[in-house]
Amino acid sequence: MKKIPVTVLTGFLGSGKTTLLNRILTEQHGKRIAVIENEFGEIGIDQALVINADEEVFEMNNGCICCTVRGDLIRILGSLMKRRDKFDHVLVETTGMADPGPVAQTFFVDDDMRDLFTLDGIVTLVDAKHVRLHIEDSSECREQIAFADVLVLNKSDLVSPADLDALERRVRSMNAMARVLRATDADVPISSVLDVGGFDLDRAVATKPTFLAPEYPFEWAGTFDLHEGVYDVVLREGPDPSMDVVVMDLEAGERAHDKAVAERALRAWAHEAASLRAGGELSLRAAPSTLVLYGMGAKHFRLRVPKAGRIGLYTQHLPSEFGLKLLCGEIEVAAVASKEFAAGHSHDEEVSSVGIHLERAVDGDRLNEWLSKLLREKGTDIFRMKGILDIQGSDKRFVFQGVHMLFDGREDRLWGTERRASDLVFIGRNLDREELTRGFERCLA
Ligand SMILES: Nc1nc2c(ncn2[C@@H]2O[C@H](COP(=O)(O)OP(=O)(O)OP(=O)(O)O)[C@@H](O)[C@H]2O)c(=O)[nH]1
Repeated sequence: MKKIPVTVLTGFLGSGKTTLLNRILTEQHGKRIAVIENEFGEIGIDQALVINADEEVFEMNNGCICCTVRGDLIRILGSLMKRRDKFDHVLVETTGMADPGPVAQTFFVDDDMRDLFTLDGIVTLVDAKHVRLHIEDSSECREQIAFADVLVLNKSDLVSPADLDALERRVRSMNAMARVLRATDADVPISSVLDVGGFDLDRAVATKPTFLAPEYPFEWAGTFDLHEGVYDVVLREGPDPSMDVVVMDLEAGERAHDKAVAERALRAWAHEAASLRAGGELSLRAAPSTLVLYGMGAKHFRLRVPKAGRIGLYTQHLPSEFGLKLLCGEIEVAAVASKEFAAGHSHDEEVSSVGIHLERAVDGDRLNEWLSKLLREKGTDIFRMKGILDIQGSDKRFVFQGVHMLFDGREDRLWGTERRASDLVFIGRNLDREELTRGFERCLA
């Protein structure tokens, strides 16, 4: 069967990915496109901003954007394959905060994915006006540019031609191979971004030698040979007050850290975690358990092994950080094999999101005043704002968008039977949730 081409759309927060996506979805190009959205922010707003595409948009889990992205993506692509006859191209819009590496990696590292899909290209939107604010201090922003097959210098209406030329020289120095296009409102020919003819893996590996080193959401995998019976998993609060683990059955001869087995664990990790308090029973299942470790002292969890055999234990952090032990009665059971997986990336801990959901209408004037003041004072730290608002006195949804100091809003479709509410998401540095919530609440009508 012919492999399905996948286009990955990346670009820093607010660079114009959704604008391009909407253009692609509304233009007549004869392709049926399945869209996967990976958004950063606590309230899913992006999906609501994608037009005419209710049925085709799949949303990935929120949360950690780099560690879990591959597992989530495999899960969604797997379910898409059940509707194989409904589409002929897949578009993945990554969050503006994401390094596109792990997304691209999915189509090379995982055997099933490699057989079914082919990465057609990485298209990176560059916000010509704001990119200079991020290029130095965001490695994600630089990697998005470095891995691109097509670079779209968007928002060219907001900068002078000389600035645009300088930007083009800058991005070319970071990526000499990509095709560079200039655009306003992402108005590039669709043929220049879809079916571009193949992501260049050799170049990606040359740019980043660890490109194909799989990233996992767990830092450690241990293999244990166990008898039938009940074991005791003991650990205490480490650097985090909880830790996710997956315990899986293995076949004889398999080791938890073998690539094919670790990929199985990665898929298990993409399922919803069940929270488990001390004293609870850990089961062998293809989903993570969140061990709750708040408070002083060691916490015990039971592990029931129904049949003698081999198991794999995967831990989100290193067991040594949590004093983790597996006990059979009083005796500690040693792993027959184990491996640490170093995270190939670091997290930009400083950037976070605050989502506010109010089931009330807001006063347009008061909102405008508050946001203007907020941006005057905090505009460099607030990278992105998005909202869908219920404005008093209007029957239509009001869509609000902000990128740094620039913001605009417009009326959207009628609310109709949809439940009216006001949702606002901020993404940025040093965000004060309480203050933002109080400010928003003061705008209620
Ligand atoms: N002036 C100007 N505004 C643009 C252009 N392209 C997009 N915008 C606006 O910039 C804002 C952000 O655009 P989006 O397409 O939502 O950006 P995005 O990359 O999807 O944003 P995130 O998903 O939050 O990272 C919106 O208000 C757009 O209307 C452009 O070329 N010129």
